[in-house]
Amino acid sequence: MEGRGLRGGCTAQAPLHTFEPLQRTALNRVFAVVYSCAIIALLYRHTQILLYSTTLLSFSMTLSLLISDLVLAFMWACGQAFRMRPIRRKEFAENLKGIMKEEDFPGLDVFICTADPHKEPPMNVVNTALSLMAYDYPKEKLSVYVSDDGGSALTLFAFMEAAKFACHWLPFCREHNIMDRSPQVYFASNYHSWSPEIEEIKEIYENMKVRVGNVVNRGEVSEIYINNDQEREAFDKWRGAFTPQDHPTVIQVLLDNSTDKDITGHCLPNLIYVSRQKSKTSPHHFKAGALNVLLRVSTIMTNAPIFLTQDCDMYSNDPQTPLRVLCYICDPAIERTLGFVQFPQRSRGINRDDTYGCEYKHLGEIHPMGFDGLRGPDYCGTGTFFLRQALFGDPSTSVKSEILELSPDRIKNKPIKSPDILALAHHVASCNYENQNKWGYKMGFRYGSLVEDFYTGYRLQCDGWRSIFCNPKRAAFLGNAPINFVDVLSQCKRWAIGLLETASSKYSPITFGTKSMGLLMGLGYSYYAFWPILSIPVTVYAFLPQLVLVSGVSVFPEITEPWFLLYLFLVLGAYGQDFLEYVLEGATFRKWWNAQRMWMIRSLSSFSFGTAEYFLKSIGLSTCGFNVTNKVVDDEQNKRYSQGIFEFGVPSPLFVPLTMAAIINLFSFIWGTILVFGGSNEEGLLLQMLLAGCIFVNFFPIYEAIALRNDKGKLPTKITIIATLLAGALYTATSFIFKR
Ligand SMILES: O=c1ccn([C@@H]2O[C@H](COP(=O)(O)OP(=O)(O)O[C@H]3O[C@H](CO)[C@@H](O)[C@H](O)[C@H]3O)[C@@H](O)[C@H]2O)c(=O)[nH]1
Ligand SMILES: [Mn+2]
Repeated sequence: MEGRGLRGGCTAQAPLHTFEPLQRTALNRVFAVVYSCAIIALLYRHTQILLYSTTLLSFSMTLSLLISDLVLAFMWACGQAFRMRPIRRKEFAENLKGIMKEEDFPGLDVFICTADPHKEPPMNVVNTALSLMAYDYPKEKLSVYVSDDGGSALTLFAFMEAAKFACHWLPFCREHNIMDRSPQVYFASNYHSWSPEIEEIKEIYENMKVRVGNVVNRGEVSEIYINNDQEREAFDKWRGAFTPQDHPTVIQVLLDNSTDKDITGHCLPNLIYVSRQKSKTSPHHFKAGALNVLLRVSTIMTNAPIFLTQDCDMYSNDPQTPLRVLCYICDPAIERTLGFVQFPQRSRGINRDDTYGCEYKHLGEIHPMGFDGLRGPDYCGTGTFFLRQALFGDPSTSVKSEILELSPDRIKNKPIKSPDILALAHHVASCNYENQNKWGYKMGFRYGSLVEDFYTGYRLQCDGWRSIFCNPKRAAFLGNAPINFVDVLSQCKRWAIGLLETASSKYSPITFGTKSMGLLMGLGYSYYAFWPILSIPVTVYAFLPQLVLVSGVSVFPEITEPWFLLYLFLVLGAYGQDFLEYVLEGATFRKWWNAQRMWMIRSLSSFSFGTAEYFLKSIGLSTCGFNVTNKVVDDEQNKRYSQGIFEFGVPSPLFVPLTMAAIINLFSFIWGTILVFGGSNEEGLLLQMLLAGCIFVNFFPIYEAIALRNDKGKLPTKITIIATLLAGALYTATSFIFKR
């Protein structure tokens, strides 16, 4: 891409984009050296103790700590990849006109995935689609494809309504040049002044909402909502043995840009509904499978050189976004190896302090900037503009598809509604089409991991494609973060399984990745692939020192030993650096605090369960699916969330380790305080007591949920009982072992 010295694209007078290295880079590097020495010293200490341990008991305790610290050290080393060359980019879309005219803009296909009309309300999906259809982009070059894995007539109905509403909405957005092009967001905001025109369009929108709402509530499209034979024919496909898991392909062209016009006579973008064939006997590969179907169908129908993948909840927050992308893609100076441009996944509706750490500052912003200075960020599933070519082979050799029409180079020459195009589109959307061919393995979105986004981006980069992180001030897209605790933990558990699938595949980042992309990129990807093994050290540190504390056994150095300072440096250094990175990227102390708490919670709960499920799956004892994240919660839950109160409510096993840790740390903290300050001269226990104290402070919401709350979101008594029994059993076992 840019040469080492050259910091901007295109001509120097009117650059399309520039970048600058982050200022903290030099400090990061120095700190990395110092911190490495400290880690080596710690490992040396563990090894010494291990070698001189006299009993099996102290040997196994030291071994647990050594393994834990090795895992932490490994993760720390991997994480340094992001700190070695972070950069920040800027685009100048206004300079685009200097190099190209609007007529020369490349075509843009937009893919929106939805999978469940109950967890992902059709009206929200429609809003996402409308916001993208209203992009400031030549409409004759824009096509929006909706993939409905829920195979739901309700979603199709909502989109038929959306197609009609688009005739009003798109010209309205253009004439008033509004920024919020999701109607739901626009009408909910009170920035715009009142006018009869706004009232009128609002009424059309509300009518549509009522109609869709009625249909969704009834659960079927009844006769009165069907306007003509064409629509009837479409809904007839749902008759008979049609189920979400077993049904033929449905492709419905709802808007065709060669014929359909809006109310002002301007062209409308294509809008195409696709529900791929499903059969209980063929694997459908979840979202990756859905994206591959859209990739093929769109190659047949419109074949735009660029496509955008979007989750159904991520609406556009800035109509100029595609122009930013063109700044990179159309820059003649940019290397031919550019595969995709990634925007961060931002969420709205997160409460003030981000109780569940769902902003994922590191994952979504800090780390991608780090990757960007190397070979580019990973793919995060949504907000990503791909060059179609990138999914058809590596930069130097393209993979030939089974049929001639499936080539990114083919010139599109037939209308999308022509019978042979539609027949071909149905053919490539069928289950059998993929059987035993290259899709998902050599081309398209890659199969084999529940985090298809991470895995696909990783494989593309291994193949030699580069990527770019585009992070404008005004978020390009906004979506929902889960705001229910159990949803947050389950989502993370699914990620953990998918990440371990990547880590253990023959394409593991630590081996294959480092070989194909160099050490730093390999380490960066390993950081995530191995993320779930954080469950090992966090579990050990949440239980072991606390359990043995009660028997007066010390595992950390005494306050008078120099090693004590080493521990202090390691802990404060890691937390301090993490904190600084957070605030430098604009977060508050409270947000950071919640994020570090969630780090602990995720590791203890989601990652442990995810790791366990992954192993059960690898020995064939269970299967793991893609449980779609819930995007609706009831008002009461919403209210508690906005007050920052943790939502338990359901008796999920995911809460058990957390509750156990809460009980044990509280008990040991009290016990430790008595031992340390009770005059029994137990300074060796001070660090253990402090550790229990820190976890106690962190877990305050859990104590509240156990004992101090009465609302529906409190911790179910069943979980408290199970956790208490298990904690009791652990204490009994420990005191039995350490009987002196
Ligand atoms: O069989 C499926 C399952 C899911 N989806 C769609 O995939 C998207 C993401 O699903 P969601 O339940 O929201 O998962 P999250 O964990 O919130 O998503 C994150 O993690 C996923 C990988 O696990 C990525 O695909 C997403 O882009 C990323 O936002 C949604 O639009 C779904 O409709 C499908 O199309 N088919
Ligand atoms: Mn999501």
